[in-house]
Amino acid sequence: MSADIATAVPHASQDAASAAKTPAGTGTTITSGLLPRINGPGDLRRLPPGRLPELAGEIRRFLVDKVSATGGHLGPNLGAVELSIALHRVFASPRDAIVFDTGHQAYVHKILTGRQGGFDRLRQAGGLSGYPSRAESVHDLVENSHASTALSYADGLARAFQLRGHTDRHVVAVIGDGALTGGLALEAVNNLGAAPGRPAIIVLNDNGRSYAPTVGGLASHLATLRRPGVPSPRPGVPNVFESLGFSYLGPVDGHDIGALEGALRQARALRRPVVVHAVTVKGKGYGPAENDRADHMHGIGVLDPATGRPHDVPGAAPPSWTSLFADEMTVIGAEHPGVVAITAAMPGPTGLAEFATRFPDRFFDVGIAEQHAVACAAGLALNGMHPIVAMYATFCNRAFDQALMDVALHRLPVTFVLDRAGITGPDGPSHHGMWDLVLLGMIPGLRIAAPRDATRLRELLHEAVGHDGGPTVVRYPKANAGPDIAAPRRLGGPDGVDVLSQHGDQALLVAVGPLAGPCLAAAAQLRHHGVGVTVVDPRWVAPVSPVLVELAAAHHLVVTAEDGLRTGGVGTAIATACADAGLTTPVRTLGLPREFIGHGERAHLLAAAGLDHRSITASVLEAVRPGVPGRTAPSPAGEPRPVGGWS
Ligand SMILES: Cc1ncc(C[n+]2csc(CCOP(=O)(O)OP(=O)(O)O)c2C)c(N)n1
Ligand SMILES: CC(=O)[C@@H](O)[C@H](O)COP(=O)(O)O
Ligand SMILES: [Mg+2]
Repeated sequence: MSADIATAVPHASQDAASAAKTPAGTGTTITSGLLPRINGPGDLRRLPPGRLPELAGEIRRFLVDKVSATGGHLGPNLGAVELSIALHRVFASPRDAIVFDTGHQAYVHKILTGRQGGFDRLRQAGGLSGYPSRAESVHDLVENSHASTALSYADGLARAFQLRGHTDRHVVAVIGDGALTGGLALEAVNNLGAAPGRPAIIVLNDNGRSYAPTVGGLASHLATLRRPGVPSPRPGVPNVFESLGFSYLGPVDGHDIGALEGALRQARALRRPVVVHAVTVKGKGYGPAENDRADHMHGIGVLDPATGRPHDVPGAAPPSWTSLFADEMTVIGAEHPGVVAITAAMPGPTGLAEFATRFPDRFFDVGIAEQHAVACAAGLALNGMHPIVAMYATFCNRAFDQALMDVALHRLPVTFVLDRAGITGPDGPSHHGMWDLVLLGMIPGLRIAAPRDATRLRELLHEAVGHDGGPTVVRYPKANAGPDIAAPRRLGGPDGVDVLSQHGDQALLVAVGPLAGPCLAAAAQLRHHGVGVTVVDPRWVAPVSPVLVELAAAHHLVVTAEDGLRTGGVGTAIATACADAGLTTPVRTLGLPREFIGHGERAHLLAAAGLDHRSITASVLEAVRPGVPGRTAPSPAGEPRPVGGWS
């Protein structure tokens, strides 16, 4: 195993020998060709240039073979093959710092830094992360997969190199054209360009797309620059990068290793802020990806590499929450002419593509710019529209201040639809949407709904769109919606609390969203233990419904279950409301730990957090009869008491 890692970037605790450690896996080793000889960047640098196209071909075959078997970001990595090879031939990672923006395009970087064996368990629990991971390698720096941060890291890394006198070490940030539309990236550009004495190298991986073609004035400008031999929009007129203090090298063919190496060596020698504009093709070299009109196979599930299509699975899959939202948005669009829809460069993944087709004048893609999306929504709402901002829950984190101070402070009717809320699974810690219930739950005047099934999703979307007294949120996970769960009763009026089952007063089980299913299953198990519980679904989980406090008063215990942080979310709010009402009913909150949860299967991660029905049963039993799990005993109150007027 070659270990040419001279001086690890300070954070690494590993030695070089473990630098290329790959998680234990059943990785099949590559036994022929050049790839088996590449165990680190040093091996790559010893390859004769004439063999590099051959290596690139092997890497492409490796990517298609492995990622089609596990799922992952195939298109972005096929587009970054030559770029990654050139980067590791010109710069000496980890002595030089190479940062990947978003990190979804870092598979080739991992292949070249000794982790080929981990790809059989890519994005699986205990397996290789789909993003850079400092636990995997000293070559990995940034694990956060939220876009548009790499240039800020580069600025910080460069300042630290300067302060520590490491003027012979380089900082290279690889950023996509999509990520460059993020406000944070532009804040960093403003700083990097103003520091001629603090060189950082921006490698712009420009394939013209995020998922869909990248939008905005910057995208148009880049399209002009991409034309061969056109380094500026008009002869003699500096391009945006030169105007902001950078040297500009490009456009460079992002699939010509020699040209890339030449430009990177030139950039390295300049010793000043410089942008290397590499023009690439997302999905390069694999027909099904290059020809994928939707998103060039940006992210794929398991598929047949020969056809690029998913394997035939008998029977129709139940609808995903995303597809249910997509369908209802076309209904809402037709019924509510004041409704407009906003996406941050993810029309397809958030389910807005059909709405965009049907109502093109009322659909806005603002680029990977969630903060702008929300503040723009505030502007739209100020002027009489009802915006629906659809994004992944985790990406809403960065727009918190806009939700708080631009939307809620003005009590504006903006609806946030948060997909991937709760545990997502294979994308790991920076993608689990586990923060929204706490973050948004603290916003005055903002209402949060969590549908338990398709019918409630449709109901709650319409209720949200019909609410014009302030912001609303509808949140659901990365999953297929289960079968409808009927409610025998609804307490507290049309937007009240659904009573799903009622078999006693020993515990009130409050289910948030799709956890209604596991909670009902737990209630059935608890009845076998002689424990009678009531299961309710608040539907609107924030602010706390007074009906929940009344129900709590009629039970010996309250247990809440949410696919979000266990503390500070819905359960905590219910406990506070009960205490404020002078109740002494104990409240036990079930939810996710205040930790960064790794990648894995959603169901497994939920179970590990105690949110599957078995764990919920055990939690209730433990709370009802501490220390004696599972024993059947009469209810402490004898027969279930008839409770306040609704038994
Ligand atoms: C803040 C944030 N918003 C949205 C996403 C989802 N996302 C992941 S990759 C991607 C597109 C990135 O486009 P680009 O930077 O051009 O990279 P490419 O995939 O084209 O190589 C998006 C929108 C994200 N990771 N972070
Ligand atoms: C890198 C990124 O942020 C997205 O591509 C994300 O991985 C998509 O997640 P889903 O696969 O859940 O749509
Ligand atoms: Mg792109």
